[in-house]
Amino acid sequence: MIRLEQVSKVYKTSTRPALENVSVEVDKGEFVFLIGASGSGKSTFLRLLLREEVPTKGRVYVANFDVARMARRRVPRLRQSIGCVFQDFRLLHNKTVAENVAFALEVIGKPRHTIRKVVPEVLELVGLEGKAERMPNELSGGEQQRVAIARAFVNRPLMLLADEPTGNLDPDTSQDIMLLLERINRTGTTVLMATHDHSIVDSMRRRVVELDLGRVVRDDARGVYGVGR
Ligand SMILES: Nc1ncnc2c1ncn2[C@@H]1O[C@H](COP(=O)(O)OP(=O)(O)OP(=O)(O)O)[C@@H](O)[C@H]1O
Repeated sequence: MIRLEQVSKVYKTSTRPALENVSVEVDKGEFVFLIGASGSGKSTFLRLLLREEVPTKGRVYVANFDVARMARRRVPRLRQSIGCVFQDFRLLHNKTVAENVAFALEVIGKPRHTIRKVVPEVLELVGLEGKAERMPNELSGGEQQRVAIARAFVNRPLMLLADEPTGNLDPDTSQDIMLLLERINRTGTTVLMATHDHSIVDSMRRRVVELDLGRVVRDDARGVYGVGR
């Protein structure tokens, strides 16, 4: 599903590599935590998968896409197969919950009858039935993140990339969001989550890939956050 082969990334304005000789493979349906200190390269890793950046060296494969080399006109197709969730939710504040989710389908040209059918379904999946007509600022942080997850998942992407999705949430709400991501993972969706949240990584015992100064220093099948420190 995801394969990085000896990937290095050096930003133009930087002297040290953001990623250095990184090789990682993630199979379909896996749940993987990407951890590491601030500046270790986690966001760069995610941006390479989305072709928001291209590697300085090495190859990046996502699904059947040769991401670094594919033609620019095919990039929207790649991005349709990847759902994204962020720490700061990134909802459209002038649209209702249902409109936020629907918008993700409108921009890729889904017919209106499909949108009318699937939006309530996905809102139910994330536990937001009854909140469809609310505005984002009328929701708690956890509920806003559920909307963001619904929006990321409504098109049934092959994978979900989550960059610190619990970073703005309290521990209980974070646990609820993790249960939701697990549920989405159980549908066969690959989940890759960058996080600093020790307690979540420790409680879930999933695969952990750790970056340090751009290098992979650990890849444990059922890891915890702080092993060996
Ligand atoms: N657009 C950019 N231009 C130049 N340098 C960058 C750019 N983006 C990131 N970097 C540098 O690359 C390195 C890795 O950054 P990256 O954002 O990938 O780390 P991170 O692990 O996601 O950090 P954080 O947890 O703080 O988000 C850092 O040294 C950072 O300063």
